[in-house]
Amino acid sequence: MTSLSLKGVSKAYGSMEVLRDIDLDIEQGELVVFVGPSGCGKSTLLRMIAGLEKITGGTLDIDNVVVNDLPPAQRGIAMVFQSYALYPHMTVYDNMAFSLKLAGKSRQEIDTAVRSAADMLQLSQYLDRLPKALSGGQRQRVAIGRAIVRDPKVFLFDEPLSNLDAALRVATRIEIAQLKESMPDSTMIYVTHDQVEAMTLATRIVVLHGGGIEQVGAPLELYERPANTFVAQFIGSPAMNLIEAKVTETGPRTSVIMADGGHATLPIPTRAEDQGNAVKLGVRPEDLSLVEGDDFLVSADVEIIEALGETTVLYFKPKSDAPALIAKLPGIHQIQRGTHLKLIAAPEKLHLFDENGVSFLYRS
Ligand SMILES: Nc1ncnc2c1ncn2[C@@H]1O[C@H](COP(=O)(O)OP(=O)(O)OP(=O)(O)O)[C@@H](O)[C@H]1O
Repeated sequence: MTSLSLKGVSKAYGSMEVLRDIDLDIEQGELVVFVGPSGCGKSTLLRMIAGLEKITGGTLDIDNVVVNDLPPAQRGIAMVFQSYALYPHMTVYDNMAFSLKLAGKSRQEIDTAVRSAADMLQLSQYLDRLPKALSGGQRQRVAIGRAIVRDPKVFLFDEPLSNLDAALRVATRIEIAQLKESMPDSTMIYVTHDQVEAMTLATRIVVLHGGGIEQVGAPLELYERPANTFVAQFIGSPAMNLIEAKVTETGPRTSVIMADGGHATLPIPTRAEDQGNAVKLGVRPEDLSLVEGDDFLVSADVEIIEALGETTVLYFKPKSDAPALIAKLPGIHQIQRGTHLKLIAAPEKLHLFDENGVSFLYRS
């Protein structure tokens, strides 16, 4: 059963179009994460689903009912904000009970719902405290508890961890993953700037950019098979290297050469008419390794070395106006600045994009 469906959804503020023609189906039980550069409309899309922003075009269905004109309270949705938005003068218990009291639930029903959510979120010992006597992570758990007691069809999270420090972020991220596991039928939509949150929590990631969807897929699908250069460089850190190349052989396997004599044959099909065309070869920094001899993919002079112990990140001097090449090697390497190095990658780890930035794997 489809839990939530966006069809041709768009949003304009006056003459400024922020989102256009968004089509997306979210199944019950999914945890879908929206990512994209700042200002791409992630929060706006979430707020439209919540009913806090008017939808200016298209339809939003929840359980096959169009809810465009339903007020937030009638959509069966609960939203958790970055700012927690707790009532400062109410105890944890009353914060969590508030919406149920408004809905006219009995004292017994409210008590059962609040205590069960508090138990799930390890908040039972804090029920009599005011929010100011809690840590940031505990406050965010209260905000999540307040959503849980309402037993919503869909949970919306707008960057819920971004006010927490690094250690608490990790701990709370793991708690959210456990919470999702304990509520397998609940549907969650989550906005974040954080790649690790997106990769670890999502059943599917939606990459938004320029008012539209670039790609939707499972985290590792986006990492291993990005549909275009935008997704290729947005997912993964450091970003995927894109190297100017020319097709020298087409067919089920494609051969390319680079300006410095580097070359590769990769298991990605191209057509006869691609012969001689300019393409972009994609390779992730972590897929590059050092090599000697003439059989190399790229070669360049090392400009900056970041020795992190666990890995060594090499930044190479860019050639003319090409973007800098980055390699991430496991372990410790004694390399001097200015050294000329040759690098290689396994053919199945390479990506190939046409002149418009579209992956050859997704060409129609
Ligand atoms: N009330 C508003 N009036 C006019 N423009 C708005 C309004 N709210 C948002 N915008 C614009 O809509 C665009 C999308 O904003 P939104 O907050 O959804 O982006 P975002 O992807 O969530 O960004 P961030 O990652 O920085 O939070 C931005 O260009 C923003 O300036």
